Amino acid sequence: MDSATDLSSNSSPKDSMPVVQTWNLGKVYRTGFWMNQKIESLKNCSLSIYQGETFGLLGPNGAGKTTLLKTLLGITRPSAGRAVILGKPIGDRGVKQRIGYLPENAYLYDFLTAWEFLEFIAGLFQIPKKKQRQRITELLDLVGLAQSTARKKKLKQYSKGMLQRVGMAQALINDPEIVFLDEPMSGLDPMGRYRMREIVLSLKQQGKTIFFNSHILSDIEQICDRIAFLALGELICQGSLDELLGTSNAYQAIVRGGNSESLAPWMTNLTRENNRWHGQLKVEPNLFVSHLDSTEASLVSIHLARPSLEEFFMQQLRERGIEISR
Ligand SMILES: Nc1ncnc2c1ncn2[C@@H]1O[C@H](COP(=O)(O)OP(=O)(O)OP(=O)(O)O)[C@@H](O)[C@H]1O
Repeated sequence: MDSATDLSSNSSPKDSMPVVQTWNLGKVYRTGFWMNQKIESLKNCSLSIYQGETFGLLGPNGAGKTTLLKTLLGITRPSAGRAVILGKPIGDRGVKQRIGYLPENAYLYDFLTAWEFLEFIAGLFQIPKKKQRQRITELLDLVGLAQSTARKKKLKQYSKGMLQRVGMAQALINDPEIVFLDEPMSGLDPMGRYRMREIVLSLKQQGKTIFFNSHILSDIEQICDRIAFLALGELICQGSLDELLGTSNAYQAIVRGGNSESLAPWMTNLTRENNRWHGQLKVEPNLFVSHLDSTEASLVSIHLARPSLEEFFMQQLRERGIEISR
């Protein structure tokens, strides 16, 4: 069993198969002049990604997200454990034809136009010339780039957001079943991030499986079906948002007045801040409100107790004594 808390085991997407599965995957980089320094970038990493889901891998800088992705793609070799993609061991050539990859800071050839670059990539996948035109047109449509711009403008003249869209088009040229995206929103302005989110959602609608690396919690929260947290190379938990954050039937109340004895029958985990009592309701909000008089308190607010992904994430790191460098 892996060290991560796998909260998804009882509720994995029932109708689909894992398309990516890893068992105790590990990676140690050797560095230094004599290659005698070891960096353990990945430890005992076991996870499953199911067909058609958008899976978000979340973690602070240096957590090992890119290492895990590169290991899955066969770009770097694992030092321990094993993994299969689409039923084949990592590195399998046939599988490479069926997956797409958008690297973090992808290098695209400056002196080509987007059209020429996509033709080049299509050629690498041996897509017949006749089909290339249709495929590139479809992809430019999907990522929101005008054909006229794509045919005329050299990539060195593109903005970061436009380059990222060309990068996305190249990742999709072979109509992949699984798309691996390494920090696809990084460095984009709000409009660029919005566009990228829309593209990912349209891929999801086409039934593609998406593996998404990010340290931007709001992107993950909006897009992903399931999430895994990686910190210092270890998967510390994985599951759906509901499984990780809890389904929202617990309520947190804030009241003014009253005292710990009068509130105790109704609220638990009572704390006092700024002359107000904070606590979790033991009963339905309606029942509490209708008995408020008996507590001698007045109501300030009631809200769902579910933490945000950010609060959850920070708590997970604190519990493990992991500090995030700013
Ligand atoms: N080729 C390499 N040689 C040596 N160390 C490496 C190599 N690649 C990554 N590392 C180290 O492995 C650790 C994990 O790096 P990785 O890039 O996988 O993290 P990350 O979560 O993707 O970070 P970021 O969010 O900053 O991209 C870091 O300590 C990094 O310095």
